Amino acid sequence: MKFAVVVFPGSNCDRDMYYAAKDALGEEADLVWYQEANLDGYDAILIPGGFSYGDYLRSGAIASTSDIVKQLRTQAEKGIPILGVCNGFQILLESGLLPGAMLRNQNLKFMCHFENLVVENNDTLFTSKYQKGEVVSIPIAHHDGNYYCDEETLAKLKENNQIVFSYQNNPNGSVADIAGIINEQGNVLGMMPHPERAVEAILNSDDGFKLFQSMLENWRERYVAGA
Ligand SMILES: NC(=O)CC[C@H](N)C(=O)O
Repeated sequence: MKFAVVVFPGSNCDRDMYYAAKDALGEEADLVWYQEANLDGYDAILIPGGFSYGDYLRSGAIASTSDIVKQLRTQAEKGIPILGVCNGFQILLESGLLPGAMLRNQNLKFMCHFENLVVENNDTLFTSKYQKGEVVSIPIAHHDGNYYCDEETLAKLKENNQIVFSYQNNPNGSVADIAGIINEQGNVLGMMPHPERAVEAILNSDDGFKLFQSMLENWRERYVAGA
């Protein structure tokens, strides 16, 4: 399986994401600079965390105007899995690839610590290795992680089972304790917590590893004969 890790100016979790795919999972991965990237031929696209364009205007807003977003749209329509973590999630929201927006954390502080998440939906290509209702420990690191959407959107998210992860103890004020959502098609996941920082026990938790394993297993089932 071949992963693209899209790097923007100000990305700072790109190496962690690369490590998760390449070293922890043992699959192929490329770091691709947003201006030069050709996303054709990749089996999955990872948009890492960080501070693209210094979080100016709004987190993810400037990155969402770059040309690569057109490619993300095309790949998303083709059904290619796209995972956006933290700033990657913010970019997906600002691009309209996922519904809603991020507000500043309710306590107005940057927070960096482990949180317990509840796996609300394990019937996705990103979460099939988890149990429904499983509680996992994954770190957060953000100041704009307070997920907001209007009531109509929230009702739709609930109805379609698009809330994939929620916080057990909501740290940032997110509507409905939302930590991660998926698109209707089921191939674009955005989440604020960082699974790529929890792929080995030495990192205090390997609870994020199953997310990458789920992606691999799903890809094998679909594309590798006899898998
Ligand atoms: N770790 C990150 O991706 C940081 C996300 C974002 N720039 C924020 O602080 O809200």
